[in-house]
Amino acid sequence: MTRDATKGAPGEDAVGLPVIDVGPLVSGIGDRVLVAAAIGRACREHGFFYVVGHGVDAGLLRRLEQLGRRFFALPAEQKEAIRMERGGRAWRGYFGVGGELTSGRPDLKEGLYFGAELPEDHPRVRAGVPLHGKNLFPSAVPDLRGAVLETIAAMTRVGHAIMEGIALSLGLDARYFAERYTGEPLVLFRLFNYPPAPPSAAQEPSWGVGEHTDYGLLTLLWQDDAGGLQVKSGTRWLEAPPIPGSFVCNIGDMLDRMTRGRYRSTPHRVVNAAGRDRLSFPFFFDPDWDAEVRPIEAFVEVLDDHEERWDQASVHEFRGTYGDYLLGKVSKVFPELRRDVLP
Ligand SMILES: O=C(O)CCC(=O)C(=O)O
Ligand SMILES: [Fe+2]
Repeated sequence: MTRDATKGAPGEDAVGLPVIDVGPLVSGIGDRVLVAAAIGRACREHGFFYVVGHGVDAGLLRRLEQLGRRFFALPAEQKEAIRMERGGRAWRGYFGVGGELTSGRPDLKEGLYFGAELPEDHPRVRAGVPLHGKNLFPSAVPDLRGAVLETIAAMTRVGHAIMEGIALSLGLDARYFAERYTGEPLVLFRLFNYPPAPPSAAQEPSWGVGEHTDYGLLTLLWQDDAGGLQVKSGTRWLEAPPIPGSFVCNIGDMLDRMTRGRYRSTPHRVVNAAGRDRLSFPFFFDPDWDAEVRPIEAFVEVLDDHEERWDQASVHEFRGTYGDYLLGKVSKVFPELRRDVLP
């Protein structure tokens, strides 16, 4: 069922993040209770694990990698033709290196943002709900559209399946999250390209992404073979090296909130020390925009860690919908978009 990805950060003991075969959750064949127990253990111990047996076609991911590389290799003006400012409230499109400030400082990465492809006459688009709308696709790489939309659909299925495992691992009905929060999940998908980090004279490396936690329920991340993702487990930073055919899965702030701190959203960061570009594709599986995310009834005591958190913010104190929570975060990481995105 599980094996260890044994590789600690340099100079540390080899400490493994578990590798979990989620096949039984995805296909319905096999023992999903055992898988759920492995997921539960991983969530309690690390908040991070690798996922295999996810059923997302390897050929599709290879194609997406090639198309992604082709996009990022385009001349700047062709990438800028679909820059994020053009995506308006839908919050889609391209931003260049330094355009996103994940932990208050510019990240050493460029990215292309996607989400569910919604037509102009969709009620939420007509109502001007932020983060809902059409994607911006590059005309110079026409096949990217199909590959991205196919990947979003496939990863959405995996997201639902893992959330069933998480529900079972918490002693809840498998449909607990689907019935309350993810009937219509908010899904966001990004292609990132990290240029090589310059050798740093100072002690602080040039972060591809600074330390942060993710905002929603689950993140599934495809990464190429460059490495550089680091995960905080307790007080230690562990490497999460690439494992071919896997996604890295981590839990976000909303699951932390629902479990009152039992499943922590684990801080992570990226430094690309490979000396060449690093490509990664994170997929965010989040609650419906209008959902008010509440603690699970069975958990009474709050295990609050906000004083140790990277942003000193408490995920437990927030009041409002997931959309409100997300907008608060987005406006910090893309300050120049605030005017377009905030209602
Ligand atoms: O690119 C990566 O490996 C991680 C990206 C990430 O943490 C994020 O986008 O939230
Ligand atoms: Fe992240």
